[in-house]
Amino acid sequence: MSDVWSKLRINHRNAEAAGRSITDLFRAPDRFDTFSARSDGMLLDVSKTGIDAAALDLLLALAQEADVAGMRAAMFRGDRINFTEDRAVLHTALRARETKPLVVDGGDIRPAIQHTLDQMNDFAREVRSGGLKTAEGGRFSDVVNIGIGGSDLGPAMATAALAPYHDGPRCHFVSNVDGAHITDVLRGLDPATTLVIIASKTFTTTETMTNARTAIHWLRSALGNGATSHLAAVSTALDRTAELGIPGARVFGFADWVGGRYSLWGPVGLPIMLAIGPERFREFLDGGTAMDAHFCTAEPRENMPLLMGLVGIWHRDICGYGTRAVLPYDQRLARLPAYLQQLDMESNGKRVTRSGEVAAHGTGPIVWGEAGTNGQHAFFQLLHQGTQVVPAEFLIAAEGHEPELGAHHDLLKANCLAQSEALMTGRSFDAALEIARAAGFEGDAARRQAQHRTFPGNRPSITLAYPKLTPFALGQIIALYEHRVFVEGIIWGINSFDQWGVELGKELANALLPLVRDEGGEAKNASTQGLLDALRR
Ligand SMILES: O=P(O)(O)OC[C@H]1O[C@H](O)[C@H](O)[C@@H](O)[C@@H]1O
Repeated sequence: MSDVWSKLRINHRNAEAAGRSITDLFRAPDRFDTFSARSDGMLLDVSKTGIDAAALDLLLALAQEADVAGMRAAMFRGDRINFTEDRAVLHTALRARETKPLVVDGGDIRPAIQHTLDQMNDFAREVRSGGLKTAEGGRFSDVVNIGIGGSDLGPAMATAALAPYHDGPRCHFVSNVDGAHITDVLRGLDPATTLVIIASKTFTTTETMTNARTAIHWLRSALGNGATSHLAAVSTALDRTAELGIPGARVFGFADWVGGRYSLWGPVGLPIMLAIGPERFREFLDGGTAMDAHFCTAEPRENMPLLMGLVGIWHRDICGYGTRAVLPYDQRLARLPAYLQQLDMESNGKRVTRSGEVAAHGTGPIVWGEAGTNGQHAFFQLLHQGTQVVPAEFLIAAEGHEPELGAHHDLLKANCLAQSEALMTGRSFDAALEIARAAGFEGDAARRQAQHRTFPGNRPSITLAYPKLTPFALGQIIALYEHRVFVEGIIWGINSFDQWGVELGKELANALLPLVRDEGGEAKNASTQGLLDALRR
């Protein structure tokens, strides 16, 4: 642990010992200006945290010590920073307009990216215009995307987020191997007008292959050989897509330098493009690119992904908070917490550092959340008065898409601002006592009531404010979170781009399948055996 880490700990300890609260930090008249950053109409406010000027200097020094800037350059130029898989990390190239050659393995990757994007654009235009016919010569009304993890969460979240821009076929998503999922999605859909996209980076994922076979059977039962014209695939494993009988012209490829959870910018984003059209999809990519440019060029103190990452480090390692809540005050971002759970926890839920040692500090926190205002009526009680502090991350648009509804968006904004303020300022015992007395309680009864009505406050939050949830803004938001995860991963010294931790469970599931099917064998422990017995049909 470097000197900077110890200085940060001392800073935090001293502030605690002095009883200094977040509210106290607002005595500095420039608190908000110094602790907020802007990029292309978007504002990130980190002023409602316990980070003071000295702590910010130290956190910036930490970023420098970890060479965040150097690693950032290495990522963008295609170095193999995913060192356990010996791969470059270039999802940023999928969204770039740049044409200057970007060389990976001796070849410029730009032409292939453009080719695939053109192929997607053509396909989407044809499907949306009705030029691409169904087996019966009609128009596709619905699209079912079959994928899981990175091949599901990104496109599902983004498609829902951009509902006001939908002017293409309806998009549905099937991910779970639980047959209930595909059954419930296909029920009500007509195979004669449904396009099925099978999305899997590896094309080996059990859930997706199982659901794909079920969907193909559903199409074939209705359309016979015509089913083929209702299928498309997205993958890096083009040979495997052929095995499943998907025509080559309907296969959209990408390369292994795109991580699954970073893949919605390319062909995995096809459902988004089908829903909103190629032009809007380009705006989405441009939002991501704008955030890339900001990340690469903005001064450290003005750099949103950097600041957000440093806030994350502060909360996780210096304050010791184990989780963070993502609270989009934007119903259409209701799937953002689930999407970020993969982006963040699969990227930074690691315990071994680049040097092969077990990390001496905390790494990725637990990410969870729910759209506001719904969360307020569920778990906000714990955020305000529970025994653990949960840093909160609010997202809010200046403008909704439904101005004709009057009060709704103003209420949404007022609630969002009220929550971050309530978390920070709390309510003192004396104020609570007054309220209890006004409610008719006296003496000890009033004091007892006041205990329960006191809010400790001093609970940190950050707020991301954007003009409106447009395709461009969504692109900015996602890229911001991607780079935040990157910044944290670099400072923690871990590899944010592999996911070995998901392997063991998959292996054991394969080993347990014969036991579940009663084909012989014995469980490795009495608990699993007991459960197998109980689950025997
Ligand atoms: O796209 P696929 O190859 O089917 O992978 C789908 C998902 O499966 C794995 O379990 C990985 O942990 C995820 O990172 C990935 O997104």
